[in-house]
Amino acid sequence: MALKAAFISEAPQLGVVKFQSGNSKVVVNLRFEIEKCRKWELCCRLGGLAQRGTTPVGDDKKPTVAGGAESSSVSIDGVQENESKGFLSLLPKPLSATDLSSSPNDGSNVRVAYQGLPGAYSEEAALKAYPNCETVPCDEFEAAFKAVELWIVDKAVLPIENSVGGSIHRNYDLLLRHRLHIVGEVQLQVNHCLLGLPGVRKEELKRVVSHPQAFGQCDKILTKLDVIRVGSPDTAGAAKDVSSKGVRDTGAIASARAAKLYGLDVLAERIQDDEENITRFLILAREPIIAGTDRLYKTSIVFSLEEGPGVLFKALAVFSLRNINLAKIESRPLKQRPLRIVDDSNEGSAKYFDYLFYIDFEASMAEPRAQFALGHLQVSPSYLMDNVLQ
Ligand SMILES: O=C(O)C(=O)C[C@]1(C(=O)O)C=C[C@@H](O)C=C1
Repeated sequence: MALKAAFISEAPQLGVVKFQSGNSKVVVNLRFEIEKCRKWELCCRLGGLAQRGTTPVGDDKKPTVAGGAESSSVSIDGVQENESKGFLSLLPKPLSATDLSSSPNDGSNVRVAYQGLPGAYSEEAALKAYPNCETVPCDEFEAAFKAVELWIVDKAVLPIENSVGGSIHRNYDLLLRHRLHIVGEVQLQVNHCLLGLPGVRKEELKRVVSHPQAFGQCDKILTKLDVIRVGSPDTAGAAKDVSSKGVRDTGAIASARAAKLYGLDVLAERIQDDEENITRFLILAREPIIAGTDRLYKTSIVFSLEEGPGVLFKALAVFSLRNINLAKIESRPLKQRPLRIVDDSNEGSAKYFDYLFYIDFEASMAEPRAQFALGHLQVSPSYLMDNVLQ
């Protein structure tokens, strides 16, 4: 079988309405080697969950207290529970479906890494996903990945695409270099402000510092002001710079929160070209969460294709044949083999890039149609799925 490995993650799907209302969702994901038998691996994971103790529901399946032979007969509700409260409090708490679910909680006791300084939009996204979490700033995206891998933090929240600027390719590439799982996503309305030192007017600005994505999102006002754009690793860092350097003709594009944190004036609000300026962030974790059929899920895969007419069309057909909607398609050059010489003699002028295709589809891996779709993708003779995890 040509398929060697793939990166797969699943997430409860966020409907458009939920995105707009700003709900963040926790998602399920899976990452596994497909080389031998993907279905076996899936069964194993799902079976494992049941064994670890999802709370059975229904009258005939009352949860039991773990930890001892007698305790297994103790019901957690009703008279028996009241009578034996003292005894129960000494026993380990039984696992419940809530304990096992990766649904976003309020984030207490959760440490979340993000790229940038306090006041960055990424920090806002982390707080939207986990309102009471401890946010941990990182100087670059890769540091946030490593912070999760090294158990310094529990999660990372990283931007993956913006409604104006498009995909954040660096994070697509990093997803393959690191063994983290996508466990959720959060969408953030990004309202940019033009900031300056106290008392400065926007017409006095000659330079504006910000993140390149922010420049792309605020092109109109910057062109109108005719200022020099100076790049910065994140918007909050730009605000901090302006504040610490104290140069009156230099402003920053950043959040209103960054203005407060770094003592700057807001010279103009909502300066983005497109009023609906939304950035989608991925929530990454060390462990996947298990896909179910309890709600809508999104699954992410990445693969490469052998070159040939219609191969991508055929690959995508495995989803449309099963009425599975695709939420996002992204392609990235496959860097190990960036050029392909078509002509054996090496004289041919045609050279092709090989690509990795990232696809988000709206189905759960617990659904047979998703399993069949990936099975179909896997056995199709026209595909070469490279070992993208290496
Ligand atoms: O610079 C920040 O504040 C960030 O959080 C980064 C970032 C990005 O990389 O897209 C996030 C949201 C906005 O789209 C602009 C910048």
